[in-house]
Amino acid sequence: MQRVVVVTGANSGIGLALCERLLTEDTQLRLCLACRNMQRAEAARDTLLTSHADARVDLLHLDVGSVESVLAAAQEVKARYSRVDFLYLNAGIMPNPQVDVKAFFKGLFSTNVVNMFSTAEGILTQQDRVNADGLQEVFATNLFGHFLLIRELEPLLCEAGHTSRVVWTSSSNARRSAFNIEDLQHRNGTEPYSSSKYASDLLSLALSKHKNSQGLFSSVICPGLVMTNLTYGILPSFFWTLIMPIMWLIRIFTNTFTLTPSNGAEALHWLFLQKPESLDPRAKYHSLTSGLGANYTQPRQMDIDDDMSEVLYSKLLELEKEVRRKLSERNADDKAETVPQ
Ligand SMILES: NC(=O)C1=CN([C@@H]2O[C@H](COP(=O)(O)OP(=O)(O)OC[C@H]3O[C@@H](n4cnc5c(N)ncnc54)[C@H](OP(=O)(O)O)[C@@H]3O)[C@@H](O)[C@H]2O)C=CC1
Ligand SMILES: CC(C)=CCC[C@@H](C)[C@H]1CC[C@H]2C3=C(CC[C@]12C)[C@@]1(C)CCC(=O)C[C@@H]1CC3
Repeated sequence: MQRVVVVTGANSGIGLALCERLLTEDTQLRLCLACRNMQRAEAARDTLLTSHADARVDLLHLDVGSVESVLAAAQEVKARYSRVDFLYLNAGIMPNPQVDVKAFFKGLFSTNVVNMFSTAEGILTQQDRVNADGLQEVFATNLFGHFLLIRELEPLLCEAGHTSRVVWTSSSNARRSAFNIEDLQHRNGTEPYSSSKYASDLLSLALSKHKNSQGLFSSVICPGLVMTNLTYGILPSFFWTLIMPIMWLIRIFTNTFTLTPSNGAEALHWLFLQKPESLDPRAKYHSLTSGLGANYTQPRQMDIDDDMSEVLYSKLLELEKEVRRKLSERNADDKAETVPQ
């Protein structure tokens, strides 16, 4: 049977590499690249069609950081497909990243060095901003837009007699201490990325609890450290060129330096092949690469608790209501303005 797979942020990095791998796995796939930039989306489709000439690759305009765009994209998905088998929630941003050089060198000579290189704990901050919907941009893009997309696609994801999957691209940078349930959007902190990724871990567990009975299964992955536009944006390009040999050297000692997008997509691909009932909703599935370059997937228990995950879920439902109310008020105002007096 032809499976329908939707991938957000599919035009570059891990998302594009996943598409490539999925098309190699299943030639019958109906793959939908959900991207905010249609020019880049078309370039990605051309790349995919070069190696898979007969593949069915659709494009969908989706800016996951805009409520209006998510609602319009979901309508389009419902018009095009009768169900969605896999929804990969992969789009993500890390705006204005800053590496704390002093903390980095301190960490380099401490016992925490391995943890620092695999999670960036204590050395990475970002500067966030408020978007046009009045939401914090990182929260809106990495978490809330995806939540809204799931909510809108529930009729296609929760079909009787059929299982569907959502898969979140989380991160080893997801940390409980960066997340505050009283400040979901991370308005008052300097680690919005870490907070949004931790929130996706919590949300995935809540989705599993609430939706498994309706055939929807949610999982979380960590791609490791991958060289993509997102990582290249963290340091000046000459610095990356300079340290690249060191990165490949470090890879011999740590399996989390997956480095290439294709390696990073390992766990996303692996999940595609698993029976959903066999998966652990409390585990994060890590893409890992051995020193000799062999890829594998390993589940690791997440540092999450049920109560917090439930509270987050109900807060997101509340926020969804508020956002929808604001949007319909805005639309009503716009209509009133265009009616001739
Ligand atoms: N690289 C790494 O080491 C790690 C990455 N991750 C996660 O992996 C995911 C993929 O990132 P990666 O491949 O590394 O980086 P890329 O920057 O290459 O990919 C990010 C993708 O998300 C898209 N995107 C960003 N904002 C939006 C938006 N508002 N609406 C729709 N699409 C959007 C980008 O589109 P556009 O081209 O238009 O910007 C791009 O296609 C992210 O969620 C990231 O947090 C997690 C852990 C480690
Ligand atoms: C010598 C050398 C390798 C220096 C690089 C230091 C840092 C720039 C990296 C150390 C750990 C890295 C890391 C990420 C970005 C780059 C580092 C901070 C991520 C935060 C990228 C995005 C993620 O989601 C997780 C990564 C964890 C590790």
